[in-house]
Amino acid sequence: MTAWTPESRAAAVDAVFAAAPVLPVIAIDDLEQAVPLARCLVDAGLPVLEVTLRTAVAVEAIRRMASEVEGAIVGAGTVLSATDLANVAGAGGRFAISPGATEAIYAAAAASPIPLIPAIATASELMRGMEHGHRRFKFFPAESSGGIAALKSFAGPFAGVRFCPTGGIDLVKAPAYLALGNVATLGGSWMVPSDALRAGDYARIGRLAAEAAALVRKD
Ligand SMILES: O=C(O)C(=O)C[C@H](O)[C@H](O)COP(=O)(O)O
Repeated sequence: MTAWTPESRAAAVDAVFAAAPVLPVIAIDDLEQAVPLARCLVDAGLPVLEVTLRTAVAVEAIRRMASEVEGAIVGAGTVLSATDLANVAGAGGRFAISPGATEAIYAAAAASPIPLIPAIATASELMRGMEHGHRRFKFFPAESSGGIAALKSFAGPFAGVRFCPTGGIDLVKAPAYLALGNVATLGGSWMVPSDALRAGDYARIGRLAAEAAALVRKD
């Protein structure tokens, strides 16, 4: 593959972010639920899926969702290392999201065929990411790192940077985030409650996902 430029990487991430106003953050324990859960979310209008690498079956869940669920744009969350990033790409994941960023993960991202969306919480972390050629970031943990006010402050010095805020956001808080010009999409786990997933209650998950899919962002 050709090397990423800031523009090509931002364009690759924007293509993912443009597909939905909200990315469900998924933690899946039962591999058999991977495909029905992904179908439920896609059918409800949330095609971009962030499967966190927090469970033993996560990489295999990504593989199944990516190959079996039409319309799903499957990626990974909780990507902590170069190995994680390689595993996600190998499983057919289309993007990877890390909850922070290190020199090692930036180096791995430069050589990865899929775009990494690193997380930042401060201006200095953001500047370091920009030095590595990134223009799209997760803002994590959003609510406890200054939330809306912090993102408004970033808009002045960091014009051209866009964010996926995640962490502590729910259906009530989401519209104020999506109204910001530098917010491209946002992440949250609220539409896949762990008790609903354990019970296989896809009707409830589908209702929560449809509410989230109806959120509107500013373009
Ligand atoms: O695992 C990761 O990579 C993370 O960065 C954490 C997740 O993004 C948050 O756990 C989702 O936040 P909530 O919507 O507050 O549950």
